[in-house]
Amino acid sequence: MAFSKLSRKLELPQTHRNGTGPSMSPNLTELPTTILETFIPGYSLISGFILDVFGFDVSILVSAAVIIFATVHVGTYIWQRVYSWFRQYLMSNIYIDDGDDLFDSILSWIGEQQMAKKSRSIKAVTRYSQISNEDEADENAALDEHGIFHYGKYAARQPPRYEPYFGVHRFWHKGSLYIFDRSRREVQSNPWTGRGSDEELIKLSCIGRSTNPLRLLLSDIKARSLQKQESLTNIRRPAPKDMSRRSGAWDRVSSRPSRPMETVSLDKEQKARIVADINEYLHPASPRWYASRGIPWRRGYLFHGPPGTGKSSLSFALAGLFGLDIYVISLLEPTLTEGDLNRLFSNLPRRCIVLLEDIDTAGLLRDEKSDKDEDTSRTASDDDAQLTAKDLAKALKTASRKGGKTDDAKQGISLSGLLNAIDGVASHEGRVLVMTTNHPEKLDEALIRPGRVDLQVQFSLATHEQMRDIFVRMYSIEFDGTDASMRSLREHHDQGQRMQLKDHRTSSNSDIDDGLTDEPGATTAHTGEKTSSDRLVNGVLKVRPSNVASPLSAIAKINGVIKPNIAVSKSPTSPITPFLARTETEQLSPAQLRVMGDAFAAKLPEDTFSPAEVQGFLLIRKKEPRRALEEVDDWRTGMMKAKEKKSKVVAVQ
Ligand SMILES: Nc1ncnc2c1ncn2[C@@H]1O[C@H](COP(=O)(O)OP(=O)(O)OP(=O)(O)O)[C@@H](O)[C@H]1O
Repeated sequence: MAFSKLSRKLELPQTHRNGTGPSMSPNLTELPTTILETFIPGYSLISGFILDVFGFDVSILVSAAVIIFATVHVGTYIWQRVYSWFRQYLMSNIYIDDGDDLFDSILSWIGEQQMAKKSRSIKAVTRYSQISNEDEADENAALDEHGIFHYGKYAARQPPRYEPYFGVHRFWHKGSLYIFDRSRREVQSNPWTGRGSDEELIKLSCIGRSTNPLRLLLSDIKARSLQKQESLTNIRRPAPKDMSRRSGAWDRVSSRPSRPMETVSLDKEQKARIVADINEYLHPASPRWYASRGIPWRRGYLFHGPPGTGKSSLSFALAGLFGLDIYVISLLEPTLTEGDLNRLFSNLPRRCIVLLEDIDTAGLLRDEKSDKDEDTSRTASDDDAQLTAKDLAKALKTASRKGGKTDDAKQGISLSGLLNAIDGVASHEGRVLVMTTNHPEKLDEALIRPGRVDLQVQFSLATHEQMRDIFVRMYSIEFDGTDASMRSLREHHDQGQRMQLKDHRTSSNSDIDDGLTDEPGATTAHTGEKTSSDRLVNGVLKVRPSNVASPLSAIAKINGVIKPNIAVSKSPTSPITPFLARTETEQLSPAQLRVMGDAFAAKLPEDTFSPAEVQGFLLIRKKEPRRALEEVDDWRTGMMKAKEKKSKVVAVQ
């Protein structure tokens, strides 16, 4: 044995078996007593005692254990040194932090790989408030004996989502080995709030001194993620400042199925005009065209009209059509400073839609300084931007409400601050700015002068054609539950969950209604005849569809042809049973729906109700077109009375 030979050559002293003195060891499996003593104090006494009492020599066992222990430790140390050297000099890394969209895409992609499926250490994520796997749960299993839908039960059936846990995971992709390392680090706490927060980081590594394989992998992941998102519109809002991230960052707060343009009921020609205008602006050749003529490459739109006429809906539909993300800023956000606003505008991507909603209610005041500022300096204002006396008083009031923090005194957006953000030198080129308002007459003319607002689009109360369209779309079963965009949303639920789990200070302002949530489905494209009432006056686009004839007589043809299909609740004895009967949408052909839609529209006066009001009426009867047709007269009378009295509460719904 090699150890024995070595031992003899070295003439190591014999283990002290009986505690009387050193002697030569017959082989190396027995380490000298002095060495064992350093590992196990009092070893000679213990081993002597065991030998005397049990007649058993433990030196061989103890020596073997010590040798194994030492070998493992030395081996581990050498391996770590070699591996760290290898990683440092022979591997390439790419880091992705959790503020980047790629972070979610990678997690989602990795979660689908064999490595994550086989891994014995994965993270399970579940939130009942998320839509996530709703479709995988059996709808009927969540109904109780009275037919009441119990969301708790329903959500409990949804499987959790799994993703790789913190630590190192290895996987193969297209023949190459990659290392995925997910870690978390605590970031410095905010000096004002005293709160710290965690940030996550992904490190992707590959063997070799070039990052090319990693870049290719990330391109693959990004392409796949974009493909999934094709029919989704990302909505972003300013990232919370107290997350120790610099102000001016944007967070993706949700991804929603893109709203098809057909579902926004406006005159086709006018819609086409807006679409063509944005399309021309977004064209890759446009930046050069603008630059060569010295015109800033920016485009602004003002959507104005009464509430609920489709201003936000059109903005979202345009974002979906052009595959743009939508960046929503609320100027009413109390902690938003002019410096933040500038940084937010300068952090926009090359092409996107910025939505400034209800610009008139933002309480912007035209300060004396803004007149001078507007024409002279276009320098990027920062936190020290000048405030008017009124603004300052307002800001101080806010500050005193919040405990008098000095920083708050600088908050609040003045008109000059907003103008600087919109078209100051720091402002980004390439964005589409959409401002919406119910009161265009209240706006300062500086805000809507050409260059800042290039096209004004007026939205009016519902016309007959709009009401007919809304009716047809409401009862069209063509897209019930099979909308491709909904499918895509489900596929993408993982990312949605992650985004919504993020603590978002601005979520309190997420009152934005993109008209997607209550949308029953996409409508069939209708033949949009040219309307006589559309006009473009002084750059103001008047959106007003033409009237439609009302073939009331045609209803007789379809009356009684199709019977509604009622699904009866399981317990006929329950007192609430009659109210719980689930109605299936009547199966009406597109032609029948159109005729009914025309009849419905003919019962309502034009320019009186907003599309949102009409939609609200239909939603209460969302599967009963015949009932809607029967009850619309009463509703109209009730609504007209309420409008006459300027009452906000209506008797008939
Ligand atoms: N022209 C329209 N076509 C289709 N749906 C519409 C239209 N106008 C309004 N709606 C519906 O009414 C609801 C509210 O619409 P939206 O938020 O776009 O109105 P708005 O003009 O932006 O209102 P506000 O001025 O109050 O913000 C949405 O659910 C939307 O689907």
